[in-house]
Amino acid sequence: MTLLPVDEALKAILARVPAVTPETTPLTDALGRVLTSALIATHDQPPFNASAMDGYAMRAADVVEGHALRVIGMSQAGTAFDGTVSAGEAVRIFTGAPLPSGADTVIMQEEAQRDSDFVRFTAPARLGHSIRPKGNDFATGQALLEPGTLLTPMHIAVAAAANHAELTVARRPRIGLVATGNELVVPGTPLGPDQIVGSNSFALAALLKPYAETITDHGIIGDDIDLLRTRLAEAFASEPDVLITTGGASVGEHDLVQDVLKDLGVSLDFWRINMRPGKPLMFGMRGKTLVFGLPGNPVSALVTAIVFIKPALRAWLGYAEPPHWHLPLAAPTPPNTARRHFMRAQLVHSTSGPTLLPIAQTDSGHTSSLSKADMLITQPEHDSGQGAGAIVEALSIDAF
Ligand SMILES: Nc1nc2c(c(=O)[nH]1)N[C@H]1C(S)=C(S)[C@@H](COP(=O)(O)OP(=O)(O)OC[C@H]3O[C@@H](n4cnc5c(N)ncnc54)[C@H](O)[C@@H]3O)O[C@H]1N2
Ligand code: MOO
Repeated sequence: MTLLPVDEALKAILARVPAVTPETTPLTDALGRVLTSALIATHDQPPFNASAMDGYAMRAADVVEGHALRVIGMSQAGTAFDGTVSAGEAVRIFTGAPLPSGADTVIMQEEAQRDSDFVRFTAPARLGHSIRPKGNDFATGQALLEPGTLLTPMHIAVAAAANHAELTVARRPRIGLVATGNELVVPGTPLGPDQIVGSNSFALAALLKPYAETITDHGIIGDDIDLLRTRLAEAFASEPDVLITTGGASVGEHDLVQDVLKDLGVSLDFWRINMRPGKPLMFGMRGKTLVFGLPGNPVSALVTAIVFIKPALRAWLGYAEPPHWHLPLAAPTPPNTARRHFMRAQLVHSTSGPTLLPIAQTDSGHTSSLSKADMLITQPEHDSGQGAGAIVEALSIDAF
C-alpha cells in the first residue's frame, strides 16, 4: 500500500484552495478577520501639532528665570486658541489640544506657578518639548497594515484612529461537519451498550471556528450506505465551501464514506497519508466544495485537521503560514517508524526558555493526553529518536 507523503498531500490540498474573496465588514466585526488590502492613512495623525501635557504653551526663548509670561488664553482638546502667541505671552493648554500659532514649546503645569494672569516656570524651557508634531503617529498615504494581517485589538485601534469605519477582509468559508458511525451518540446522552460519545464534530467546530463564516453540524449518520447517501447529499445541498466527515475512512466493511462520497460526485484527490496518527485521511472536491474525510479516531481527526485543514483555511483567507517552531526537547523521543509522527507535546517554560516535553501516549483514540498537548512535534520519517536538549520542529496547536 502506497502512502502519500505529508508534504505532497498538503501541496495537493493547497492547489485546490480558491483565490481570496474580499468583502467589507464594519470595524466592530473586524476582530479576528484577515485584511485583504493594505490599510492606508487618509489623514495625518495627529492632524495638528498637539500638546502632550496639561500645562502652558509659549516660545521657548521667552522663558527666562524670574520672568513671568502673560496668559492670554486657553487651548483645549476640541477648541483651539485662535490667536497667536507673541513675545512674553503664554497660553494655558491641555493634553491633546492644538498648539497655538507662535508657540513652539509646552511646559507641564507641575513646572509652572500661576499667579492670576501671569505664569512663571520653575524649570527651563526645552524647545519643542511636550509637543506631538502633526503626522508624528502616521502621515496621509502611509500604509498602516499589510494585506494578510490577522486583525487584533491593536490593529483595530490603528484602523479606527485612521478613520476607517469599514475594512476589506477575506470572505470566510462555510463549513459543514458530519460524523459517521453506528456507535456514536451526542454528549449528554446516557450511554447504552457498545455506544461511544461522538466528540469529533465538537472538537472540529471549536478548532475551526476562527476561520469560518458558519459551521453547520449535520449530526451523526449511521454506517448504512443509503442513509449515508441521503444525509451526505443533504449536507452537500447546502453548498458548503468545506465539508468534513469523520469516521468510516479506513478499510473495514463498515468504512463506507469513500464509496458514498464518490457516488455523490466527489472526485477524490488522494486517500491515505504517510503519517501517524491520521493515515486514512481522504481529500477531494465536489464542485467548489473541498471535501475532507478524516479518520474517526479522535486524535487522528484533530491532528489531520491541524496539519491539513488549518493550512487550507489560512490559504483560503490569504493568511501566510506561521513558521514552525524549533525548540529543545525536555526529554528524549523514541525512534519513529516509516510514517511521519505528529507527537503530542507540552510547552514547558523553564528559566532558560521554552522547551518541549513529549507525551509518550501514541494511541490515536486517547483524548485525555491530547487535551494536555500544546504542540505537535513533527518527528521525521525513520527518525532514530532524539535526546533531551535536541532541537526539534513543532506546530503550535493554538496558532491561527
Ligand atoms: N485493517 C486496518 N484497520 C485499520 C487501519 C488500517 O489501515 N487497516 N487503519 C487504522 C487507523 S490508522 C485509523 S485512524 C482508524 C480509522 O478508522 P475510521 O476512519 O474508519 O474510523 P472508525 O472505524 O469509524 O472509528 C475509529 C474509532 O474512532 C471512534 N470514533 C469515530 N467517530 C468518532 C467521533 N465522531 N467521535 C469520537 N470517536 C469517534 C470510533 O468509535 C472508533 O473507536 O482505523 C484503523 N483501522
Ligand atoms: O493513523 Mo490512525 O490515525 O493511527 O489512528
